Amino acid sequence: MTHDPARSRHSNILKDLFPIMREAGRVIAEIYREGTEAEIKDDGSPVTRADKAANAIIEKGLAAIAPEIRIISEETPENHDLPPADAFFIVDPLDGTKEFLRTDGTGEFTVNIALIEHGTPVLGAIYAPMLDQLFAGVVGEGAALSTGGSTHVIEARERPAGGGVAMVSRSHRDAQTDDWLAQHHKGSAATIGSSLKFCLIAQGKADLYSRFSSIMEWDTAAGDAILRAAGGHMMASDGTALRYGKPGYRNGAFIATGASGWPLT
Ligand SMILES: Nc1ncnc2c1ncn2[C@@H]1O[C@H](COP(=O)(O)O)[C@@H](OP(=O)(O)O)[C@H]1O
Ligand SMILES: [Mg+2]
Repeated sequence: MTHDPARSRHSNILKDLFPIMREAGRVIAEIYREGTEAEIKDDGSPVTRADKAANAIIEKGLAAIAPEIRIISEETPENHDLPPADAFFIVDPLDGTKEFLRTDGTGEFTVNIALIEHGTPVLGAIYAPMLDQLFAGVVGEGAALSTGGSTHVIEARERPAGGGVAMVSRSHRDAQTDDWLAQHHKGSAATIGSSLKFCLIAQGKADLYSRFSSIMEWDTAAGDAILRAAGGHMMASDGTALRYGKPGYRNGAFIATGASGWPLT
């Protein structure tokens, strides 16, 4: 691990993630341009050789920078029955596989890595290779976006008059989420695939992402860390903090918001 004394331990770990994320994204982008087929996993979701290639790069990279920290990855199912450790990396090597398989080129898929400590994401990084966007955050220290060769700080915004923008899944929209939004959200809705929904709120471009359908901890952990690092909020549907290391690493419903938090008024 890097030891820059001017940075916190979490910030040093985060910095070490960037080359791993970029290499995984480079390989994903290469396979995206070539085109590939999907296999269907036991849970019914698609997986491609890009998910697997990115997973191999990330697991090797993390083992090199922090061999003592366990890795829980979507694409390493033999680890999904392991009990949660006090600290673990949680990885989705290719989030938004359905968007990856679309041929209309939205590019709405991401590489996701977060570090969980004592049930809470403390740092996270999300890389969208086709959009040239690398988001990163350390909770309590701040969040940033690197794009076009430069890096700038990002911050979640207060909810605007009129309710602002709610983010919804492109591929997994469900009636319960739509009903909840109809009751609680007065503004507009926008659709995007993958963990980019969290990034839009963290950048102050959207205000709410609530989800009641199944979603896994590796889908939310990096976005959770970046969003909270940017001044936003993430909670279970009862208003308590969303905890990580649950059985099977499966999430319940959650509500993510910008700086205004919850309850939505
Ligand atoms: N029935 C289900 N059970 C668990 N997770 C599901 C699911 N349907 C979708 N997901 C999760 O939702 C993610 C996609 O989110 P979105 O719809 O916001 O783009 C998927 O990520 P992957 O593409 O990494 O598999 C997958 O993990
Ligand atoms: Mg995913």
